[in-house]
Amino acid sequence: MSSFILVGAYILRKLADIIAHIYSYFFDASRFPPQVPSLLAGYDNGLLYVLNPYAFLSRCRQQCGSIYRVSLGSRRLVIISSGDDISSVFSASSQLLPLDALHREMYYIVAGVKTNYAYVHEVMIRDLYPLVDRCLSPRSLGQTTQTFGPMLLSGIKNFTRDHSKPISLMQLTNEPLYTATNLVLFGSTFPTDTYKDFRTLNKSVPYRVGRTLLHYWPSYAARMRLLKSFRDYLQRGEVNDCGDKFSRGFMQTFKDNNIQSLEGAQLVLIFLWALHSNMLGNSFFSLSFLLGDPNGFARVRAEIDSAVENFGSLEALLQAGPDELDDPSFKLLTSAIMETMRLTHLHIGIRQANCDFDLKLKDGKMISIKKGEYVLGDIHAVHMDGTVFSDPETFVVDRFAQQPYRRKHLQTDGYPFHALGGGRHACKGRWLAVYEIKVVVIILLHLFDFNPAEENSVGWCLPRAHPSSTGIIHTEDDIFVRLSPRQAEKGL
Ligand code: HEM
Repeated sequence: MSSFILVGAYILRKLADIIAHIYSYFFDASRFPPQVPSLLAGYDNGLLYVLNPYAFLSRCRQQCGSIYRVSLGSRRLVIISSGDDISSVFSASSQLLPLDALHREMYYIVAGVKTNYAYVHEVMIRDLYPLVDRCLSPRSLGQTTQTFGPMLLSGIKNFTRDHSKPISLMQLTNEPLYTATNLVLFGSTFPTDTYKDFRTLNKSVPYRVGRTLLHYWPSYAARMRLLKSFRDYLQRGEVNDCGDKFSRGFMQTFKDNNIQSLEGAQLVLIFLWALHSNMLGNSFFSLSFLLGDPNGFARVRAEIDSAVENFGSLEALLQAGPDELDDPSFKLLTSAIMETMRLTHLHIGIRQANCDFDLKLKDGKMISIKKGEYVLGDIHAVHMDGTVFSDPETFVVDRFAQQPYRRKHLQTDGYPFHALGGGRHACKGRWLAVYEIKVVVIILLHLFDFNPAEENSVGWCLPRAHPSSTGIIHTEDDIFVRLSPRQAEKGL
């Protein structure tokens, strides 16, 4: 079946290339933005996009330049792939270019939200977004994450007790992070046994976006179990650690809106997905890239060891909050995390025009956007621009460590870097994400030496990107490692 699809896709691709070639003779280069040719009223492009969005967009860009129109099935899109112009999309008014189409799609794909979308979305935007703004801003993040470091350390220690067996790097970098984050944000009554189901559901997202049935049943069953756990959590209605503003506010939102049933559980699941999907991916890839770059690994570890020494112990460092870790002494580590985001983030959320209007670009040029058209920022294209990022395909550990360090600023400021969005819809969890991934890498690099699980292996194989990845690179590959406690930590 899959070889039939691949042959079909190959033939379609060749046909699209031939048509594009013919089309270029009749192509009006003065028309702006140019239109990607299509053989079958956009359905050929739609199929090629679903099979490998990132290769398809790259071919279109070579053909048409950095801004172009393309039909994917019945959907008409304007694709923008230059840094300055993507910023214009970010700052466009939500009345003109709302994110609703994306939200509706993701709510359905992740949590099965159908008829009750408007209500669930309203609670999310009206009550939960402001809560995130209040509790995860640089000013209050320290209070929200007070117990995160020690909790994560204890989760990692539990997970790594048996050094005789190979360990999945995916699970090592994800499960303790997932669990500690949930406990810190939602309180100790939040179910702690949901990681495997969350992972199964998250793995199915690229297939669900492409409307492929692969992984459908296991992920459907996983979603049902997750919804049941979250419904039970809401029904218990108690947050034990009531000192925590976030968990109290979260539970209060459900009480105020009197939602405890399926809608409440769906809301928790969507929120959890927004919180974890990118962060877990980044945590796994940060470690993978570092393992693939022994020199970078050694330099980041030296930075961490020196910081641990300054704090007196790892435990003392983990008691410190995000403010203390937002410091030039972690410059290289922060750069490694941002570099991982640069390499693994594909494109930003799609927006759909509410009416006809002219989108003004940075150079003063206008694009006339028609009602119903979608606008998509191809951030991967920007992040792979060799005129801005030298050797763009390579993980360069200190790429963002060269400029002076500014606290409470992303180290990527000044670069065309869009992995965390921007403008009106900049990622609300960005400070939490950067802080927590830092803590994961600090603990793992300080405590362990990593060896490939295969004894005769000569090096590390980087995980391959799944061709249907959307948003962030997905991978089906894992890396298996043997951990050994470092000399100073033999007591582990
Ligand atoms: C590495 C981790 C993360 C990455 C790369 C990331 C990326 C993004 C991006 C690109 C957007 C903008 C989407 C758009 O404009 O279309 C966004 C929005 C958002 N992110 Fe994140 N995110 C991460 C972690 C988190 C975490 C930990 C949270 C915690 C709750 C979070 C909550 C949100 C929310 C609520 C929005 C919507 C903002 C709005 O529409 O006003 N994200 N994120």
